Formats: sequence, C-alpha cells, structure tokens
Amino acid sequence: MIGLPDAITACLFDLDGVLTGTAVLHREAWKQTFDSFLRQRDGEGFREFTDRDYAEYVDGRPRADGVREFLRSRGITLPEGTPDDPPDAETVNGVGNRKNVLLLKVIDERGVDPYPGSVRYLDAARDAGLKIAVVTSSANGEQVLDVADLSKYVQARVDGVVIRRDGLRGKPAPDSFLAGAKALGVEPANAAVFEDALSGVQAGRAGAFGYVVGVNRADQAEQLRAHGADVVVDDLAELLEDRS
Ligand SMILES: O=P(O)(O)OC[C@H]1O[C@@H](O)[C@H](O)[C@@H](O)[C@@H]1O
Repeated sequence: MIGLPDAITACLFDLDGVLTGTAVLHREAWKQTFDSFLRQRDGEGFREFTDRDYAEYVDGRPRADGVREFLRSRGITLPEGTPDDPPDAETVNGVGNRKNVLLLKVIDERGVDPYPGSVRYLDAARDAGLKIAVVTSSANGEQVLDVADLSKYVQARVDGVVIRRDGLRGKPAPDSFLAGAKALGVEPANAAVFEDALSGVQAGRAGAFGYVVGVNRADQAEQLRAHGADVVVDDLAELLEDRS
C-alpha cells in the first residue's frame, strides 16, 4: 500500500529535492556563488561550476562541507573561519554564507513548492501509522518546512542547525539519519530513508537502514542505485501504485 517492506515503521525524509522543489534553488545559488568566486580568482577563463560538481561535491552535504569538498576538487584551500563569518569573508564559512544570502533571496522571491506526489505520500504514510522525521543538512530546514506547510507531518527534525550543534558528521556519513531514527525511537533496520542526493543514499546504506529510496530528480537513477538506493523512483507517488 505504501510501497515499503513490512518491517518498516518509520520514514526519514530528506527535504530539498525530496519533499520540496528547493534543490534547484540551492543548486542555482551555489553556481552563482562559486562562479563568481572562481571568476574573481582565475579571471574570465575560469572553469565553471557544473551540475556534476554539484551532484558530486555539494548536494546533500552540510553547507561548509560542500564548500570545502568542491574547492578541494579544484585544488583550492581556504581557512575554515567560523559559522558567523560575514558573507564577504574569504573563508569556507564566508563563501557558504554568501550562498545563503542568495538562497534566502530566491526563496523569498519564488516561494517553496512541495511536490504534490510527496504530499500524497506523507498523507499515506501518516494514515498508515508510520512515524515521520525530516533529516536535512540544510540550516534552513525549519523555515522551508514551515513555508511549504509541511511541519504538521513531522514528528522529529534533524537539520543543519542540529548537525552543527551536536557535532554530527554530515552526509555521506549516516549520523544525521541515525539521529533521526533515534529521535523517533526506532532501530535503523525499521526505518526507510528517502533521498535525492548521492551523498544521501550513501548515508542510508552506511547506516544499514531497512530500505533506501532514491528519488531521481536529476537524471541520475543509475548513480543513485550505485551509491546505495534499494529502489529508485521519479516521484514518491509511484510507491503508492498498486503493484498486485
Ligand atoms: O546552506 P543550507 O541551507 O544550510 O543547506 C546545506 C545543504 O542542504 C542540502 O539539503 C542541499 O542539498 C545542499 O545543496 C545544501 O548546500
């Protein structure tokens, strides 16, 4: 009925790209940030930040991890700085906060749309008595859930603020999903992870969760499987289809 193995009693949903269309907004804000950083550093001949860079180094990871991983891929090291660095600081956190200014602006301008299929799935999961948590690396998780009117479904939230506060390792480490399962009082074997990011399905596999659903929003079904998805869907509503 809900497309999950019988042992599953809880759902751990990633947010951006799984429940809401905000993954695209993150990707755009990162591209603008990194392209202007690289242009300033290397001049007009700079090598652009690509969708592949986003998928491989940034998507799904906490803000500062994304900056550090991408810059490392280009052989660039910046001082770490601190999370409250101003957006113009030439530090890992400064670059991340530059992106956050752009992200908040675009969220404000365009709003946040939940995927209709995901809302249907949340309704079905709640009706089936499953416990529900949102596990997102985004420090804007609470705001995005509120704006999208999804907070009412969520019994526990592990977001970028909690990850930093509790010193959890970011995805692809399983820590944030393990914290989500713990907050719901379930064993990982009884929880399903829903993820659109390669780092996220990897975290699901690393935590030995009962089921990992890859949500294919960026034409990367094969990579999602290779990184740990047990099943890949284009939309969560596909899981509700009668397969008998
Ligand atoms: O910068 P934020 O809002 O804390 O988000 C951190 C990360 O959160 C993830 O959900 C996104 O997939 C990433 O693109 C983003 O970088």
